[in-house]
Amino acid sequence: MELVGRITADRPLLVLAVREEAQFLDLDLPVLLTGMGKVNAAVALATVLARRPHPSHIVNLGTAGALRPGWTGTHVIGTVIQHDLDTDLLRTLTGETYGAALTLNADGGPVLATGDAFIAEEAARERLAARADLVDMEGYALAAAAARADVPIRVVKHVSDDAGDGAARSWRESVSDCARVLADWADRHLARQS
Ligand SMILES: C[C@H]1O[C@@H](n2cnc3c(N)ncnc32)[C@H](O)[C@@H]1O
Repeated sequence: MELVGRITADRPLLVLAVREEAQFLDLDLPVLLTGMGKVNAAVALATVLARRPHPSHIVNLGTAGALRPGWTGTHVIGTVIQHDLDTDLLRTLTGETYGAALTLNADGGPVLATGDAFIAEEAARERLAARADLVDMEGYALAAAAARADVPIRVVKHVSDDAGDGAARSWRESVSDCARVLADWADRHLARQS
């Protein structure tokens, strides 16, 4: 993990998985690079939020696979789920619900499924499409860490691939363009600080 800049109570903290996605950001805001995957994301954000001050809010910018044909562009996520936690089985073992869906936006919005796998196969894409619109590897973990610390979070994902057979190549080839779009989104939506 890498934290660039200083967290202050009056500014958001930008959180991205990897440098490739963050390369064109040029706002004067603190940026946390977590590394890929749920563990890296949760540990990095929880570590930073264990200190004070807390940021005014958190904005997770990143790439995601589209689970539905024709889904492109940038999406502000409404709900996050965890697609690789065996919630039903754990309920039969303990009676507890682990990994319940987290609502990020009361007005709705796309469902993002987070798990520790890069989805690049038709069968997996189709299975996830029954429950979600987009797939990534960090969103739910960040939302859970933010909720635990009582810090609001926005999750913003730009589609880099179709989570199908050529997805890995699409990600590599498109990540730079995605980073530009995410930097533009940040410019337009997050107040520039002097
Ligand atoms: C590979 C990086 O980009 C995101 N990402 C982009 N496309 C996908 C996909 N098809 N499956 C899973 N994660 C994806 C993840 O969040 C990870 O950080």
